[in-house]
Amino acid sequence: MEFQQEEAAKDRDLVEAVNREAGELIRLLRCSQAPDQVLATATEHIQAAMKSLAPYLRQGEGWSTISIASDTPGLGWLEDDLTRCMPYSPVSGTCNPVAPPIRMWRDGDEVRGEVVFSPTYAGPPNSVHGGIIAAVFDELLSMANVISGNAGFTGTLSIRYQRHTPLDRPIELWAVNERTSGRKLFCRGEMRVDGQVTASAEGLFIRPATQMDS
Ligand SMILES: CCCCC/C=C\C/C=C\C/C=C\C/C=C\CCCC(=O)SCCNC(=O)CCNC(=O)[C@H](O)C(C)(C)COP(=O)(O)OP(=O)(O)OC[C@H]1O[C@@H](n2cnc3c(N)ncnc32)[C@H](O)[C@@H]1OP(=O)(O)O
Repeated sequence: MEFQQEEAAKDRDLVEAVNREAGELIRLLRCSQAPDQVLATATEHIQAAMKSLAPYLRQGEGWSTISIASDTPGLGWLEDDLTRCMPYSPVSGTCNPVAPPIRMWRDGDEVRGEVVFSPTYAGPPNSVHGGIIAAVFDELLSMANVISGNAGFTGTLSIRYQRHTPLDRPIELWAVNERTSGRKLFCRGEMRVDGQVTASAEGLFIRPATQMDS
């Protein structure tokens, strides 16, 4: 059993490592202005990597769309690493190369975290795209629900963009589930840079009716 867990952790390390490299590849493609010959060679390398991965596409219902960890070995969620809850998420998944490098952890009843956005996620000059900010709040507030023992679909998410959220600097993340009323989960969150709030969010999440019935 212990051996199996070690193997699963080793596999996960490899999967996370290749996804980090792919994220870095995306950043380089986004940020570099390479000459034609370099682009042509890079395309060949990428095609070779695609060819070696293609035979290993996961089979089975749901695998192409799943983002939530269920019984995947070694992929449970941990209080000091809430991203384990959704390893394939496009927002926080360490097994999804489009996700920015977010860390989220439990601090009592609250979620705290940190992220540095590369220019891959740029919107206004030197700033994070507003839609990306909304996506991160969606995930962050969802995690506040998860640690409170609930999970729900995003019903309404409202963002107040107070100042530009900069690229390439540590952004502090914070969220809390403030109250629950029947199936409704009310959450709040903030992004801060050097202690100053750049954006805040309020979300209303709805627990699935079936979950209430069970
Ligand atoms: C993705 C996970 C979802 C959770 C699944 C559960 C467990 C999974 C375990 C772990 C998950 C961990 C983490 C998840 C992390 C991140 C995921 C990010 C979250 C998302 O990215 S998620 C995608 C975007 N999201 C949607 O894709 C929702 C589409 N939508 C629907 O699926 C339905 O629309 C639904 C279910 C929302 C409601 O449908 P329904 O039939 O159950 O609700 P119903 O009509 O009975 O209303 C009951 C009361 O809620 C009020 N109400 C209804 N809808 C409202 C709304 N939108 N805003 C404000 N209030 C609303 C009514 O006004 C009424 O209020 P009242 O009782 O006071 O009259």
